[in-house]
Amino acid sequence: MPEIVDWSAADAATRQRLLQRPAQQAGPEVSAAVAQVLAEVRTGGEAALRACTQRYDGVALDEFEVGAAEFDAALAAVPSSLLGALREAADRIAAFHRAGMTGAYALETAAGVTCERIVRPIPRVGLYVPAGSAPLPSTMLMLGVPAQLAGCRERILCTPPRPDGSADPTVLAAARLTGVSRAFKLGGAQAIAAMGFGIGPVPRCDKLFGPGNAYVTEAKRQVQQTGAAAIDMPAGPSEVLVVADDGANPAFVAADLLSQAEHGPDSQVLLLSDSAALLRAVERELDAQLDALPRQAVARQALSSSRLVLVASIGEALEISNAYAPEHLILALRSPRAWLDRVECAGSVFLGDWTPEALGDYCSGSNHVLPTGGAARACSGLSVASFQTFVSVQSATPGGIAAIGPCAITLARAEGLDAHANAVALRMPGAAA
Ligand SMILES: NC(=O)c1ccc[n+]([C@@H]2O[C@H](COP(=O)([O-])OP(=O)(O)OC[C@H]3O[C@@H](n4cnc5c(N)ncnc54)[C@H](O)[C@@H]3O)[C@@H](O)[C@H]2O)c1
Ligand SMILES: N[C@H](CO)Cc1c[nH]c[nH+]1
Ligand SMILES: [Zn+2]
Repeated sequence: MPEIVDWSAADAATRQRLLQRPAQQAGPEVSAAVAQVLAEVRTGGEAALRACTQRYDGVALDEFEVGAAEFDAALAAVPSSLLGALREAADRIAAFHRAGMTGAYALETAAGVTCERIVRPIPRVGLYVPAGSAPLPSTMLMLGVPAQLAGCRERILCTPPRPDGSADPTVLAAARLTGVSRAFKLGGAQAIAAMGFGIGPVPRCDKLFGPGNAYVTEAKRQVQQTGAAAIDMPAGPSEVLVVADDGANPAFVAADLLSQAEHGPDSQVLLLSDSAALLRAVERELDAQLDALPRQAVARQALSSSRLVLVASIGEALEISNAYAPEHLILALRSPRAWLDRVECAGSVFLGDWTPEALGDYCSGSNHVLPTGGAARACSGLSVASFQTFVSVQSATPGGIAAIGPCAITLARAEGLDAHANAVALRMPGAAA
């Protein structure tokens, strides 16, 4: 159980330690293990994918691709109430993401000179849906819906196989719902390598998307470094930071902390409050609620590296939160919207007592694939734009180049780039080359 720590009594080193993420501390061993998997798969091809799947997932697979029969069986196996919930969530996710689609625009920047932005879908995208400790069909929706709205031509799915060699049926149902092109039963770093480099039956993808454990996240980083594929963001083990005041409901706060703790032993949950009484009440609630959780062993492990912190004020809590840059930020405050302006860095914000993070995880409409590990300082969660490129287009008439050519020629000469100046001057009768 996390201890209550008084921020004002902590020295600088302790404060730094309080905000460290367990997943980051595991870095060097994970990096080395991932580098080994990527090298093995790049040289060994499909046979190496087989060996890694046997080693890390304990499954001997001949065929990685999910065939039509497995898709059909999956759809038949998923209860209609669950299919209905997937559809309902997908519709709301689509509505929110469609509203945020940024369009093309054009502007005449000088008489006879037009600049435009056109939008293009990324042709082939690789979508990773985690299934190590629990399959996450909701993640399939969070990836598949915006990829479909963006119009990506090929949408490739990788998800770890189950012990019997099949893929999770609900993940496949969500894949069907979002029009995934091809699906492969591959997990971990080997899946990322397969999509990034194009290994065996898996086509090489232009950009890789999706959350995952520390191995998946590190594999995405390493594949990106080779230049083989772009990635969405570091979306590793889940994090939630709750800022709660004295009026917050301790049972609600504890439930929110546990909902992220149950994701994995390396999840991180933080609670900041200016009320010692609230912190003590949440501690008691955590104890009471944990016993009823099927995944309590995982949650207990996550809680062991988590923190309950007493702060001097809610303002101080928000400063700490901005420094930490959480994936999820819950403001369990009496006037949560009034504090929103103070939020600088967070993947997704949940306002007030009636907005648990679990709603955003599944079906409020926002995306749950969000930056972790402090990446929210500079990265955003997934949107349709993540699956698109924005191409600038310009056109000038003879009058247009006559109007702005002198500016280009002056700047080109200042840079000592005479060929640039010539390319403009040649088109401008009367201008000295
Ligand atoms: N940030 C986000 O947006 C977001 C969203 C959803 C889930 N998540 C996180 O995704 C993670 C999912 O993790 P998971 O483990 O359940 O599923 P996963 O699919 O990410 O990882 C499972 C794979 O990890 C590989 N693996 C396991 N142990 C290994 C080892 N010792 N060496 C090499 N490879 C190994 C295996 O190949 C396995 O297939 C959780 O941490 C969850 O919090 C994050
Ligand atoms: N909380 C996770 C994002 O960090 C997303 C998720 C999927 N299923 C349940 N939760
Ligand atoms: Zn969750």
